[in-house]
Amino acid sequence: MDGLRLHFVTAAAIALLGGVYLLRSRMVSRARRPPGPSGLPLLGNVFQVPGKPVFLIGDIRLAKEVLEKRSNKFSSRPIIPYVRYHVDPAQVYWAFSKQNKTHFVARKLTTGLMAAVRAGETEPLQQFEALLNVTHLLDDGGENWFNHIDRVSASMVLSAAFGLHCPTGKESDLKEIVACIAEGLRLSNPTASIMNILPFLDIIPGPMPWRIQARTHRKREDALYDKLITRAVSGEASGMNTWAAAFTSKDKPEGDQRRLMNQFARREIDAIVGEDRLPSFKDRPRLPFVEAIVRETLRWRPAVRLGVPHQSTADDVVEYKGKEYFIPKGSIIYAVTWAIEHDQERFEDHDSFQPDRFLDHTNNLKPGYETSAFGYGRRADITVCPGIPFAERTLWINIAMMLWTFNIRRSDKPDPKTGLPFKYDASDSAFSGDVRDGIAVRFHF
Ligand code: HEM
Repeated sequence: MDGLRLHFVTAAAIALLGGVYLLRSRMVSRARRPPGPSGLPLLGNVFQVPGKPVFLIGDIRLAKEVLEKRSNKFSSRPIIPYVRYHVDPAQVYWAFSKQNKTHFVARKLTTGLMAAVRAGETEPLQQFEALLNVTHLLDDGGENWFNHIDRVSASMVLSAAFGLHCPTGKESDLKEIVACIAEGLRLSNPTASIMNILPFLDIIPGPMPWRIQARTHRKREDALYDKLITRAVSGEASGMNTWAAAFTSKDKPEGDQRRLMNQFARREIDAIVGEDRLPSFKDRPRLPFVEAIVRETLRWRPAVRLGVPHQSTADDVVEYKGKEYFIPKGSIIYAVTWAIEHDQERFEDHDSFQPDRFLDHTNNLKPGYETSAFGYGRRADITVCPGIPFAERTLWINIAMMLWTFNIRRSDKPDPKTGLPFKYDASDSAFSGDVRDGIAVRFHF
């Protein structure tokens, strides 16, 4: 009974302390509140980012003005206390850290890698992986397409970075990496821990649950990366060149397996690539429709929908539609990719997948392409997403290879959920890996 009472007393004390803390942070933030929705009663905007004004940008011009032209003031990252002090005290998650020494070194290393990517050194490896992907899709009739796409994207990055090729998707290292990334992302979410809301609780000593959770994750992640780096450095794992050799000896899929997604892409690939060979990066400049599909994919369902938060390091005033807005130092700024890429003033029928919106009347790419899919600005003086050269090559070769091989269309089997013919599904469930008993898109040969 005494124990129970003690729990109540502790809980009440924590609640009281918490109340005082929240009230304090609301009073501090009210002095310079930016325009925006009012907060929740009592808690204010505490569940967003305690005490910091948050700006959401949904207009490409404004995003460029603030995050690119003024990137010297708007390129820091907000601190998530639980990540900074528990999950990642050494700041190895440099993409989410401020521009410190680790960030600088990591960016330098990545820039070096990307120079090799730009020079085409990873292309054979990427082409080999894309070919393996279509053979997996062919093998099971596309039944597990979500897993195959997952595999190919992970294996491409891991082969290039650590020489860790994952041909089946069932490799234990791959599973461990995916699980670690998922756990890292879960713990990096601002709502993942009470530490982000009531950081004063950290004065409680001992093995508190948030400490145990963070330490367990750190140990697991450190062990994993030690192993990957040791393998890569020892040469135990095969590097890019081995995959280049493997690719050149790989059999081609049979010509009659080759079908194409739609009239435009088929005609284009037919004319340029033909039936006797696979598409390769050399074809890229002559396949504008495939390029348009890459662009429309990045626009229609951007991978990072909300964008990655930036933090300002100085006060500034921004003008938008004739009004001036004060952005105090320390503000959190999101350029919301989804809103920007679905801006109805820029994209007619914005939720339809229409690659030809990027083509002119002669079916060539329109000039002046801009995307927010990779974020904005510069960190350590380099374009913020350093992975762009690798990412856009990965997308291109996979799309080209799948278009060359398959005829992608709506299934003529009934939808297992409704028993009716498949309908175009614009919702995200069409892309969910959780759909088990039937998939909305099937491949036909
Ligand atoms: C389609 C694939 C990809 C998409 C959509 C994407 C998107 C993004 C976005 C939106 C950001 C945040 C930009 C900002 O702060 O405004 C970012 C940053 C970053 N990306 Fe990518 N990315 C992709 C692929 C890659 C790849 C393959 C790499 C591997 C090298 C990579 C490495 C990074 C890193 C390290 C950062 C943080 C850089 C920093 O904060 O200094 N990305 N990416």
